[in-house]
Amino acid sequence: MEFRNCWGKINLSLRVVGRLRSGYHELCSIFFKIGPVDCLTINESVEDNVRVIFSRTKSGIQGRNILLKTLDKIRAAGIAIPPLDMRLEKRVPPGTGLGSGSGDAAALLDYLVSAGYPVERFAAEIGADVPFLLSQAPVALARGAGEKLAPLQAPSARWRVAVVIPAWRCVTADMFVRLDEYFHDEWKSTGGRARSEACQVFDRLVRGEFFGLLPNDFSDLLLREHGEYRALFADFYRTGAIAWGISGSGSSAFALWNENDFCGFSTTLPWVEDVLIF
Ligand SMILES: C[C@](O)(CO)[C@H](O)COP(=O)(O)OP(=O)(O)OC[C@H]1O[C@@H](n2ccc(N)nc2=O)[C@H](O)[C@@H]1O
Ligand SMILES: Nc1ncnc2c1ncn2[C@@H]1O[C@H](COP(=O)(O)OP(=O)(O)OP(=O)(O)O)[C@@H](O)[C@H]1O
Repeated sequence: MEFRNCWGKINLSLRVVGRLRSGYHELCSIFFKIGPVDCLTINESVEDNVRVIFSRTKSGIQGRNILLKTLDKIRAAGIAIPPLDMRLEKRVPPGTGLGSGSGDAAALLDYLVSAGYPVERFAAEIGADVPFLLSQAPVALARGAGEKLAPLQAPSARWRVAVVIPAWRCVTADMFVRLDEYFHDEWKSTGGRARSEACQVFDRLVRGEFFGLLPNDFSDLLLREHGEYRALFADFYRTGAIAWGISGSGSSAFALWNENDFCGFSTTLPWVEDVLIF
């Protein structure tokens, strides 16, 4: 029996700067690992199977589990992986912009690599966040579709993070379609501007300076639709957070506190489904 921790991510900045030939959007983002969020147990077996247990929220997985899709892809390339029985204990639901499925796929790839299968190259095909979640980097500047990574140096005990999971979910592909309709391919930032903005954001956070609302091109859409986030952001401000924002294409929101100023975070907002502290 093998155990793997599965990591999630938040985006400390997220700009869409163009379109790639693949149809994917070209991103400039700071990915920051959170977790471990899920736990994967793997046994060799007679047939593939995944049992999913959501430990904190009432959620479900739509369609085929990303773990099975990962095995399909690798086997289709001619690598003979034996049948696996997998148990997945999930704290983070899908559709929350936290790389929930990507972190599980990264944990499976990590197991397969340690078992001697050369499968790292499949990471980017499985999901835009998988290369980062498979990497050792705790923080990275991500470009391309999210797979071009430049690790950033972060003082490990600098921040405490609260991730707030609302009652609503966002489907990443749908959110990109809505972003296209909103921006009409006239993106707010060029690659160069987004990169220098991301570096400035990161430098200020590393110095522990106040920033407030972090850049994310999906924020306008989500804040228009769910004014509820504003009350949460006011709670973050009141409790001394230095920065907050939306993660990925939503739906979760998060905040960062300097370690020494953090006295815990909880909220009574009725639409909040869960709060995770890291
Ligand atoms: C938006 C982010 O949360 C930022 O961290 C992630 O890049 C999303 O990563 P992910 O959920 O792993 O995304 P994938 O599963 O690869 O893609 C889901 C869908 O989102 C869209 N997608 C995703 C990433 C990207 N750079 N451009 C896109 O247009 C595509 O329509 C794709 O079919
Ligand atoms: N093991 C898994 N964990 C989570 N989602 C999974 C899993 N397997 C399949 N899925 C499906 O993948 C999709 C993940 O949704 P989505 O891409 O919006 O993820 P997310 O958690 O919001 O992360 P991201 O930040 O990568 O966008 C959902 O449709 C979900 O049902």
